[in-house]
Amino acid sequence: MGNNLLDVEFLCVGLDGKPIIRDVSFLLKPGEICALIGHNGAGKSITMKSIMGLYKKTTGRICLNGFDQDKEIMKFKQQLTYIPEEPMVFPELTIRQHFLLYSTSYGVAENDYQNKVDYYARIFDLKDKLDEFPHNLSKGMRQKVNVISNLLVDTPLLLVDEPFIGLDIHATQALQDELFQRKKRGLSILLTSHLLDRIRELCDRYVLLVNGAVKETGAIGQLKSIERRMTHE
Ligand SMILES: Nc1ncnc2c1ncn2[C@@H]1O[C@H](COP(=O)(O)OP(=O)(O)OP(=O)(O)O)[C@@H](O)[C@H]1O
Repeated sequence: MGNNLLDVEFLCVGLDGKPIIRDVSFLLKPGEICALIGHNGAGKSITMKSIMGLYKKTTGRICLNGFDQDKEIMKFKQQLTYIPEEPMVFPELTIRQHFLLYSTSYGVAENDYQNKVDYYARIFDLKDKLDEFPHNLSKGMRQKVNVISNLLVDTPLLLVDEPFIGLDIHATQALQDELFQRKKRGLSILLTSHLLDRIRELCDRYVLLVNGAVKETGAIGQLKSIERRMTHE
């Protein structure tokens, strides 16, 4: 795998008997932020979910930090966390219990845990909600619970599907700052977004998907040509 963190090779995924993801290959280096971009239905979320193991590959290979998804699934899974597009919360757990669940699952150190919860609850303005249950929160607040749960753990790869949808301006900026901080710590991020201005600010590289296949990859400096392509595809 050389010095790549993530190596997706010839990924194919079919759903309902139809090919959805077709021979998708791309690489991600440590400390890189890469955007998966493309039109609605291009296959961004399904690609992300198959890296996460939520959709089964038809063929292909996914290696993360040296672990093959097909051979060492437990070690593979410990290398990544995932912020889905729609908030995924447990109705019977308080917000604080969500944070504890994620932190214990990924082995966050005891003395880091409380400091991190205090810090993220403050910057995402959830301090007063820690002992509430999800049904008492707005959708944006539930999204913040997902965001914080994943930021608490420093996995080598963070997958983020449309992270800024539903977050207010303050939370959007806070998340962007935190993603930058992760990058500085050498951690990698794969994100999807339609917000090209955010992508321009955040990302090092892009992978453009069209109809489930990689149309092109490149440095984010080529965004002008991406914008032209995306409006003409
Ligand atoms: N559960 C499913 N069963 C069958 N087909 C699906 C399923 N989920 C998604 N698809 C199809 O897979 C294709 C890719 O969907 P995907 O959600 O990956 O798109 P996307 O690029 O993330 O789009 P968007 O920008 O709208 O979020 C679409 O044609 C969609 O209709």
